[in-house]
Amino acid sequence: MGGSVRGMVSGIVMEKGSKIYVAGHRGLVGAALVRALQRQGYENLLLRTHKELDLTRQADVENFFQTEKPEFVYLAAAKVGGIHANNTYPADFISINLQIQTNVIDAAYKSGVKKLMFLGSSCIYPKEAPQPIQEESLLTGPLETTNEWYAIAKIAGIKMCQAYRLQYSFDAISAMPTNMYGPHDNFHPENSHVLPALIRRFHEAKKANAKEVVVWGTGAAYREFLHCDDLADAALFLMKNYSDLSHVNVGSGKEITIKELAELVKEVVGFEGELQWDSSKPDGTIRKLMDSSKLAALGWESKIPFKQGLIDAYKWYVENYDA
Ligand SMILES: NC(=O)C1=CN([C@@H]2O[C@H](COP(=O)(O)OP(=O)(O)OC[C@H]3O[C@@H](n4cnc5c(N)ncnc54)[C@H](OP(=O)(O)O)[C@@H]3O)[C@@H](O)[C@H]2O)C=CC1
Ligand SMILES: C[C@H]1O[C@H](OP(=O)(O)OP(=O)(O)OC[C@H]2O[C@@H](n3cnc4c(=O)[nH]c(N)nc43)[C@H](O)[C@@H]2O)[C@@H](O)[C@@H](O)C1=O
Repeated sequence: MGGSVRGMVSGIVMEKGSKIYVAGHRGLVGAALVRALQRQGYENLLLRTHKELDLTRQADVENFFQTEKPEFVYLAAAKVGGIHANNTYPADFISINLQIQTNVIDAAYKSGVKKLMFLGSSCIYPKEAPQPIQEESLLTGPLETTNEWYAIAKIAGIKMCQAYRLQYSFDAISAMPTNMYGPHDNFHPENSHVLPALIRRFHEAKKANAKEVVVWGTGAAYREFLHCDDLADAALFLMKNYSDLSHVNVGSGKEITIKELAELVKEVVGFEGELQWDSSKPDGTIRKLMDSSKLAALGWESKIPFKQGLIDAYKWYVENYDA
């Protein structure tokens, strides 16, 4: 690809005083992005709660961008949930995500945003993709059915960034994070992802002196976990150092089975009962380890050790949900 924006580095620099809009700043990733930006001295942050600005409302989004004129955008607002939520609310996952990302990317381009980062997910890749999964595996085979609606929306988001780069030279990049966890996660008993769900279930079982905890599926599926502070660090790194068509995988490179995860959460929480596996619940994709060597070649690697991140996430849960 030729041209400064289509090519590797656009020369657009995020200054300490740049106006930066973090969409979804109260979520797991958005809150981590705000912490990382503030830690690095970026103080001119533009933040709106869902109540203040519903990103599915196109006219409101256009008005917001034209009025506020942010220079940089992190798009971390989305309809997000675990395997059960994805499987139960397919219409919400495809329609809300398509609306949010279409409104934000288009309004950002039209209002003169200098650079935007879209966040996808490792579920964009085919269910049977060769492991570890390279960026090039996108659109090479059928998707995992439990989250194909969300995945289709995320694929459309990547393609929209690419199309706006090609047609309008808009500097939109996409990062594909693996399964994440950390402070400000969603701890809903049914709709959350596995790690916060297990933290809550084991903690409540410990307090109730329960004899067993039910864990979904067979425990045989593998997942790769990344702390949200690592993701935020990578997102700042990419905003400063990457400008190209292809999306970029962001993972830790380490995977564990759900059975191993459940044993580890049990240990960290201090629950002393038994595990009961509910195999009527889906396992989802059996394995989705991402190949993050492209990001490593640019000079970034994850830093937070999994067990330490898990201990910290449990501490955050206790302090914020159990006070
Ligand atoms: N969590 C994970 O494991 C992974 C997440 N990702 C991606 O990272 C990004 C952030 O995810 P995460 O932080 O976990 O999600 P969260 O659910 O924690 O946060 C999402 C945020 O988006 C906001 N939001 C949702 N709908 C709207 C709307 N219509 N208008 C305005 N704001 C809205 C939410 O506000 P409110 O709660 O008030 O609705 C919330 O603050 C998403 O794009 C997600 O797909 C990718 C891979 C894994
Ligand atoms: C990030 C990614 O996250 C989602 O995909 P997922 O990786 O399948 O997400 P999950 O965290 O919900 O499950 C991981 C594994 O864990 C098992 N599992 C056990 N017990 C519980 C449990 O109690 N809750 C949940 N949710 N899962 C459980 C569960 O059966 C599965 O085998 C996408 O929909 C989409 O959002 C996406 O992109």
